[in-house]
Order: sequence, then C-alpha cells, then structure tokens
Amino acid sequence: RKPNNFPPGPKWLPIIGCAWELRNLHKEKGTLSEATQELAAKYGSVVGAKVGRKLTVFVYGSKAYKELLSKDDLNGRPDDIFATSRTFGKRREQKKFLMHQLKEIGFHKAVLEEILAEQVRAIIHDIKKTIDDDGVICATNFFSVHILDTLHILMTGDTCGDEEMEELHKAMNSFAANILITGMLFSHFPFLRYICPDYCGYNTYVNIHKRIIAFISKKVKMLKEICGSQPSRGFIPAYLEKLNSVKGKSSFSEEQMLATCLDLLVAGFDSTCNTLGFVFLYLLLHPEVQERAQEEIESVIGRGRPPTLEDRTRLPYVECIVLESLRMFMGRALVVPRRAMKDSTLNGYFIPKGTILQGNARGTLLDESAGWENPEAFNPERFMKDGALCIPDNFIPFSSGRRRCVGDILARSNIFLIVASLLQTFNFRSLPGSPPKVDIVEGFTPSVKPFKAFVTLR
Ligand code: HEM
Repeated sequence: RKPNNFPPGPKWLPIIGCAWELRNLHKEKGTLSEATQELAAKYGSVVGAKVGRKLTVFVYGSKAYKELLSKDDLNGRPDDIFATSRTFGKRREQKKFLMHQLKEIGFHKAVLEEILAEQVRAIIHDIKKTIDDDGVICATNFFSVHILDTLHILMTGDTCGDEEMEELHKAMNSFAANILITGMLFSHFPFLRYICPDYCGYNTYVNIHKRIIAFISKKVKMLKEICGSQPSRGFIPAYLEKLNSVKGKSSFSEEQMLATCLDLLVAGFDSTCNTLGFVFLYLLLHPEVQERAQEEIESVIGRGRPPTLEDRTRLPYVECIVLESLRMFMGRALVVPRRAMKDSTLNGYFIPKGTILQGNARGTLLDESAGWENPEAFNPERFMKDGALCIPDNFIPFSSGRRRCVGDILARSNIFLIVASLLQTFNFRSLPGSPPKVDIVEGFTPSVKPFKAFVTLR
C-alpha cells in the first residue's frame, strides 16, 4: 500500500509496481531522463513510484532537487544487490580518504598540472600523426585512453603500459556501454539473477566488475612489492601506507581500497570522456564558437607556449565552453541514486526510510523553469556577464552537499586544458556533407552518438 502523503505518481500493480509503465515510457521517450521529465510534467516535480518491491521517488524541479541534495536524511547510497555485488557484499564508505588524496593533488597544483599537461601533449602528438594520414578522428573517443591514463596515474602513481591499457580500456568501455547508473533489471527484481542471469544483466554486471577488479588487484600486488622501498605518489601507495600504520579495528581494508579505486575509475572515466564528446559535437556544429575561442587564445597566449591552468581566468570564453558542455552533458543525466536513511520529507511529501531517490539533473540544468533561456541551445555566453565569468545558482553539474562529486577540480581542469590546448593547435571541422547530430546514447552516463571530425593544423 502507498504510505500516507507519499508523492503522487503512476498506479502500482502487484509484484512489479510501476515497472511496466516506466519501461514503456522509457521506450517511447528514448532516455530515462526524458521519461522521468514526462512523469514530472504529469505528477509534479516529486513523483512517487514503486519499482519491483522498492519505493522509488523521481525528483525533477530545481527546488526539489536542491532540497534532495541538501538533506542529510536522504543522502545514503543504495545498499541493494546492485550496490553490494560490486563491493564484496559490503557498502563502501571511504569518500573522506579519497577526497583527501585528490585534494592533495588539487592543492599541489603543480603536480596535477604536470600530469594533465603530459596527457595533453600525448593527445596532440596522436592527432598530428592522424593529420599525416587523413586527418579524420573519431571525436567521441579519441581522448578516452588519455583520460583513463590520468586516472591510472592518480590511482597507482604511474602511467599505464600499452598492453595493460588495452585491457583496462576494453573493460571500462564495456562498463560504460552496458551498465546504467540507475540500476538494471536484476537490481529491481533480484530473484531474476537465479532464473535468467544473462537476460537480467546480472552476469554482464558481475563479469565486467570482475575484470576491472582483477586489473586493480594486479596493480596492488605490484605496488605492495615496492611499498616503502621508493617514494611513490598515487592513491594505492597512500592507502597501503595507511593500512600499515593503522592498528586494531579500522574501516580501512584491502577490499575497501579496491572498491574505492573502482569508484574512482568508473566515476571519472565515462563522465570526463562524455563531456568532451559534447564539447567537440558543439564545436563542430558552431564553427563561430570555435573561432571566437581561438581568437581569445591567440590574443592572450599566442602560440609560443601551451595554455596552463593559470590561464583559466584569462580565457573566460574557453571556460564558458567547458561550463556549457558540462550543462549539456549533465542536463541529460540521472545522478547516482540516494537512499532515505530515516523517515523524512521532500517537497512536503512523506519519504519513508529506505526509499530510493533518483534525481534528474535535467530539471536544474536543461529546463526553462530553472532560469535557462532557450535551454537546448549551445550558448557559452550565457555564463558571461560584462566580459567576466558569471555562474548561475542552478549550475550544479557536480551536485552539492555531502555527496558532491570528489573529482570536480580534476575534471574541470582536465577538460579546460584539453580544449584550450587543442584549439590553440588545431581546427576541427565536420566531414563534408555529414555534420554530427545531437543524438543521445544512454549508458552509464549519457553520451553523443559517435561522430568523426576533420582536423587540420592551425
Ligand atoms: C565531467 C566530469 C564529472 C561530472 C559531471 C561528475 C559529476 C558527479 C555527480 C553529479 C556525482 C553525484 C553526486 C551526488 O550523488 O550528489 C558524482 C559523484 C562522484 N564522482 Fe564525479 N563527476 C565527474 C568527474 C569525476 C572524476 C574525474 C572523478 C574522480 C577522479 C569523480 C569521482 C566521483 C566519485 C568518487 C563520486 C561518488 C561520491 C559519493 O558517493 O559520495 N567524478 N560525480
């Protein structure tokens, strides 16, 4: 039975709840982001549903979304089979340690900059090689190896060899294409994993995780052998040191370390790569934006040296391109689900303990009601006022509150350096007669349908 004052929503059927209606709406609209937007148009910005046995609330409008992000009662992570089967049956909770490590790198800007600049040089080198050939690149995944290598360096302290990179890259691409952030059939109907483990996605889910965990375990084994014998940076060496120094009962364990590395890879890879896909999609569709950014880079830096992170304030238009692309990307995403830790309220409705809350960032980043004029139009200037950067309150692609993304500084710095450096060096154009389309593909995070770009040296 529906709890009293539970948010309004579609009718619940026995056993499946609203799953069938949601599935049909999802099919009709193409993405879950648009399907839950439609639900919000019908029932209001907080929609109550039941998927299988789970009470699930979809949150759309910016007011309700921000209330969700700010409430401690509502900021648990799901503890169902979907969450625990990847982390050895346990919940992972070591955000603090990861944050500390990332902050260390963020604060030591020179270290971060050195890592990112090296990757940018490698991207430029690869593109130049393509120009010697036919100048055509796949603009949606040209960067993915380099993004992954940056995360590998953060994790282990070192770059990844070619063969190992191929192994990790394949596993990460499978992850991005086959796993949805909102859960899979087996997470809504857990008994299906015993009846049809292939059909309900359970086998795929477990096997991809096994491949990534096996990769990380191999790295841990290697790093353990040299732990203490030479100075090393990176999350795993820091964690191993911590494990050696803590005495007695502690939340630090090797399993937690593996799960946190897994989070670092899956949260950082797909999101950064896909945002870059949106950047280059819109740069091809709007050559005038590309030219204006190049003029800014030319007048501020010229061509004598590569852009640095210090240049971010001096290149506000390039920064605006990054922000507008983040808006376009996250505006199509459903964020990591949350769980009500105790009975609570949202937008005046009752939210029972254990309810899953699914925020749709579209209502805050890609909807007129959140103050965005002509929200579907790519317009970097919306972040500019009197020649300076001006960021509206509703621009929260990295979320806010206690669960806020831990990789925001890294992601923004990385995307900025790649965009500024590539526009300084190259021109990007559509292939004659086939401009890319804004075709969204659902995966772990939203991406644009793969497209090619023609690159020339400036
Ligand atoms: C364009 C790039 C990125 C975007 C738009 C993005 C956005 C987000 C969002 C919206 C969340 C959910 C927060 C919530 O539930 O309220 C999140 C969580 C997270 N992000 Fe990112 N992220 C990006 C890149 C990264 C990178 C590069 C890393 C790692 C280096 C990272 C690590 C994480 C982790 C570990 C979490 C989970 C935090 C938790 O469970 O409390 N992200 N991110």
